[in-house]
Amino acid sequence: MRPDSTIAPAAPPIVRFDNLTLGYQRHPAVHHLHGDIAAGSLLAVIGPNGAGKSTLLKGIVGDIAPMEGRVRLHGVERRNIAYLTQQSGVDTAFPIVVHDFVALGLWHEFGAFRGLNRAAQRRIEAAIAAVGLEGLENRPIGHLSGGQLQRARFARLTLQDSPLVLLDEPYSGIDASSARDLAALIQRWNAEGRTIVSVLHDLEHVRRDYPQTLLLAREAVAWSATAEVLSEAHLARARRLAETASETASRSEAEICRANVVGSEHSPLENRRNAHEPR
Ligand SMILES: Nc1ncnc2c1ncn2[C@@H]1O[C@H](COP(=O)(O)OP(=O)(O)OP(=O)(O)O)[C@@H](O)[C@H]1O
Repeated sequence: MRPDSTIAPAAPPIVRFDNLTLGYQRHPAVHHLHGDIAAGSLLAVIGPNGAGKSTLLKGIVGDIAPMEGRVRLHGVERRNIAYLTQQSGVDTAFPIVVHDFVALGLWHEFGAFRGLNRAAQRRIEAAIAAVGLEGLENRPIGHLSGGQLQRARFARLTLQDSPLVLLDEPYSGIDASSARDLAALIQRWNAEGRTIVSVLHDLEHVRRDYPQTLLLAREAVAWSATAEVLSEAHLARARRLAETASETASRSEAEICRANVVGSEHSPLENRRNAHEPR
């Protein structure tokens, strides 16, 4: 037997982070990230609040540009990535019913369909049925429960038919039965060969469903098999890094406030204005 015949070939990357730094107004939120997300993998992204998890997803879809380094995509175009943002960002006041909301998942095919033909209609109906929302097609999205809305958003993602699915806290604020059904749908997508990247907080769920985990605390604390990543040592290090980052942030905010106060006390402009104020 040839020695290399026993080694399974590594799956090619669908996303590669190349010294990636992402942030806002020149403040980095994710630092110098290197690594590959293998095609077909099921990856959890975990970390304390403010660790940069959502920022990383925004960087992958190109909502924010890298401050340094880059994100390389292989076998998927940026505009075709299926991306579920946090549910809190959904405008439920927008006047649209479930059917049309889900149909938006076909937006990239609308040109080819020139409107919704019968095949498209069947796909929409199947996607609505797959998330258990039959009968609610004509209900405005503002009249759905949190779990129903999340089901509708998953149906829309299904129609996108993307090889890469990014989910930002997919179970946040939904009932247990919706969470179970949507977790099963994610497993099905992965079994179909899609790559799934989910930002999650529930470590039990991560242990149960996600073979690979990236633990972020602005930098990558650990990124490998879930059991290895979720060691007490790694989690403690992530907590320490998050605390240091938030202390640094509050110190620099305090310094800005102090500089403003001191600046206003000694500002020549202020002194001039005071000198001309009527007494
Ligand atoms: N639009 C923004 N403008 C400025 N700073 C931002 C913006 N969005 C996020 N940040 C900051 O970037 C850092 C990372 O935020 P991010 O939302 O990526 O963290 P997270 O790990 O997803 O947190 P959580 O678990 O609380 O959702 C935080 O310090 C946050 O305050």
